[in-house]
Amino acid sequence: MRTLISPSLPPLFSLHLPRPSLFSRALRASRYPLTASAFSLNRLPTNPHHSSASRRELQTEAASKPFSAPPGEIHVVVGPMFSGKTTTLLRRILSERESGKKVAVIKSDKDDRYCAESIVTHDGEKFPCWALPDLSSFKERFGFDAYRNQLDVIGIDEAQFFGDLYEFCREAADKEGKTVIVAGLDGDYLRRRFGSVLDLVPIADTVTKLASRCEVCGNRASFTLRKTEERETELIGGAEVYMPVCRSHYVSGQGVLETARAVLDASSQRNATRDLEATSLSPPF
Ligand SMILES: Nc1ncnc2c1ncn2[C@@H]1O[C@H](COP(=O)(O)OP(=O)(O)O)[C@@H](O)[C@H]1O
Ligand SMILES: Cc1cn([C@H]2C[C@H](O)[C@@H](COP(=O)(O)O)O2)c(=O)[nH]c1=O
Ligand SMILES: [Zn+2]
Repeated sequence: MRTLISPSLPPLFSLHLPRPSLFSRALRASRYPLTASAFSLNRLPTNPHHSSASRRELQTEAASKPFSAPPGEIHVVVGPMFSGKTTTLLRRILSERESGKKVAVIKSDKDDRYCAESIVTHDGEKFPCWALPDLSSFKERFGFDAYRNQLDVIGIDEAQFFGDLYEFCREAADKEGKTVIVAGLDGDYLRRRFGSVLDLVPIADTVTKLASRCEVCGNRASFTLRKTEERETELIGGAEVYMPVCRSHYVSGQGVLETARAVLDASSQRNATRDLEATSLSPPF
């Protein structure tokens, strides 16, 4: 296969370093785009073929180009429930704020377990946040101007509940120069990918998977077991519904729970059939 962008390989044992390709030189030049303050007429290369009028034209054109924001960052923190995702998000947000950055935290309004206006860890630590149905409404709620000019770092908790997570994070980091710190479940109670958290991996700068302690044996827990009969993917709850477990207790626990759910399903099916039969047999008065 022919590679289109890297410099061609130097001959074997050659001491010559490969010259950077035209592509990589162009890329390097565009990494730190010109801004008004960095740009001045004196820095324009003097081309003897340009008259002073055409140099002025060039200057005006370059100065009127839209500024590109500096590149942002995306950091993703995943893991099962009770693994410290919210705690980690909170620590990073506080440390960014201490270093002078302007921060804001968003969580899904679906999760109203503890407090609507704060993210709250399972240990009770709190930080004020925006509880929103989707991420696309954030800029308007925060104020377009304030978002553009005053905000450096955005924390997103319970990221699995946001359908527009990928688009929001990509735009914020690639185009708007924001640092986005995302905390969420990578997998649901059946260990299936949850929402679009995993879609962020290819566009993330760092990805951290945390672990909790297995509630049964105390070993490292990477999965979340649902203790109740419900089967829907989204089911808000805490320790009364979920527990962190290691692999072997996930497998054995899930087996038992699936059997219990099947038994419950069969019995409710039997009850429903009996009720239906009783209704159709009973006289219509
Ligand atoms: N089974 C559990 N039930 C309740 N709290 C737990 C349990 N296991 C751990 N915790 C506590 O939860 C803390 C992590 O909370 P948090 O950061 O909110 O986790 P996450 O956001 O990953 O769910 C741990 O430091 C621990 O003290
Ligand atoms: C496993 C699993 C979890 N949820 C819900 C339960 C909680 O409300 C949140 C996770 O909160 P945490 O900060 O990670 O503790 O997600 C769900 O809806 N479906 C699931 O399968
Ligand atoms: Zn275990």
